[in-house]
Amino acid sequence: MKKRIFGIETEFGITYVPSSLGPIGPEEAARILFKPVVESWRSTNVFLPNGSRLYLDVGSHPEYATAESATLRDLIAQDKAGELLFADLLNQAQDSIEAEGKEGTFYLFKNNVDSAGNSFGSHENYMLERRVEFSKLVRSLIPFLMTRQIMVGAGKTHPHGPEAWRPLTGQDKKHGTPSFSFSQRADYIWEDASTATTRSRPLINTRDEPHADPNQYRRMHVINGDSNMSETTTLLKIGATDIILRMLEDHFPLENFEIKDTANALRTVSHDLTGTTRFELADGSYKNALELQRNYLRAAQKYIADAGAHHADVPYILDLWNRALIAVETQDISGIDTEIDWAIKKKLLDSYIARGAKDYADSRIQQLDLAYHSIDPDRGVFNVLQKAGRARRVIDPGAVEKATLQPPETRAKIRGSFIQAAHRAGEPTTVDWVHLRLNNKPQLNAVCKDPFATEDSTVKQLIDLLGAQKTQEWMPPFI
Ligand SMILES: Nc1ncnc2c1ncn2[C@@H]1O[C@H](COP(=O)(O)OP(=O)(O)OP(=O)(O)O)[C@@H](O)[C@H]1O
Ligand SMILES: [Mg+2]
Repeated sequence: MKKRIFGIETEFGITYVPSSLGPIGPEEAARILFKPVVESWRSTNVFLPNGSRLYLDVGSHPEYATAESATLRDLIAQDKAGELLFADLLNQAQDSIEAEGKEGTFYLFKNNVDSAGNSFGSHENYMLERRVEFSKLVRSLIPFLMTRQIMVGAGKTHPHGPEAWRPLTGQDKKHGTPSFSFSQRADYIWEDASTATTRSRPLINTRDEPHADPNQYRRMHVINGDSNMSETTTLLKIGATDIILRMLEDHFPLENFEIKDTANALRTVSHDLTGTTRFELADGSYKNALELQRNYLRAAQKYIADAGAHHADVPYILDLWNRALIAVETQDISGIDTEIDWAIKKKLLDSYIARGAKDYADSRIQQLDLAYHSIDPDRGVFNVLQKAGRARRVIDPGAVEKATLQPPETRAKIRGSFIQAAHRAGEPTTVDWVHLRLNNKPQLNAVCKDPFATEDSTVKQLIDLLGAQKTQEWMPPFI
């Protein structure tokens, strides 16, 4: 596929820490967080003028799905814009409980595991041509997805050592050695590919929902990735996966690494920072994560040398991929400790251990592991490191701010201007990734099946019609 559409969905963890009596449970906290959204949009499931979707599903994990983006830089700007939008809502939630005389603090975490051991996700979306052989592509992609965590994991401490395949009970659970793993999410994935997304969670969700012309396109929905704070890690995660997809689409020769038990191998790889523990392949041979990723990188370098770089960040992606593998091979993270989430976090935690924290089970270390993922722009640990120049940026902070209101150059632009016009006119709408409808004029609706389109004549007519109506007073921000 020459150009591709990308999207990232992120579920966040919400917590309220009371400093005096009066706890607020996560569901109530999420409800308070969404109060301004409901006031402005009359719903907890909305599309915003930047083309994104903001919603509260069943349970208590607020979710932000980026607008469909046609470049990785747009995607990262949109992803980071989601954090800013939620940070704004968090401030409003904080003000509202303080106004009620409650003392305590709301936190929102972009991670994948809560203190009770529940996992929530970060899903990647890659558009594909319908004509590619989907099940073959899925089979070939899985060994890459299983092992890429050694480059792009968000890092996770285990105060009692990693929980085994089935969580240990009682005594055993308390006696493991405190440790650090590559991935947050690896322990919570149970199968290769299926349509089940919660109970027996797969690496790839195969539900066929392209959000585009189904005759022309499909959507690869990857659900085993960690939520990343680092922009460079996101660039590598999506950029390297896109390169592998291109190679598969172009039938570039890739070795077959079909894995015997992917869920087990995911955990083995995540818990072994040396990258050398072997897992069994379907043909009975054994390989390790470094061997697989070296093989993929070599093939990717050759493919790009032949086909040419398809965007300006490709050389950086290949270089960071290589440096991440060298870091694991040499057990020296100094070459990636401002660019790769697990390494940025590990460097910080290890520096606290060197200065007196006992080990990865120490309460300060546990707190830092969590606070790394706080989206608070001033107090979130990752954000503090980034401001201090200890985490490399891809996107200028001004561009991230702009992306909270401005959609990328895709169909999101059409959706964004429709939503903005309807909101100004006070007209209720029903919107999804493909459809735009004015509730009071059901005969007028638009269907946008091409995610690359930035203009649509029907939507233009709708917007003209809305513009001619009496407009309500409107001022940004929208929530
Ligand atoms: N044609 C497309 N190809 C690939 N990705 C797309 C396309 N259209 C939209 N997307 C992206 O897909 C994601 C859809 O997010 P959404 O949370 O609605 O997920 P879903 O899988 O459809 O549903 P849910 O999360 O409710 O199960 C968004 O990030 C969006 O940018
Ligand atoms: Mg979703």
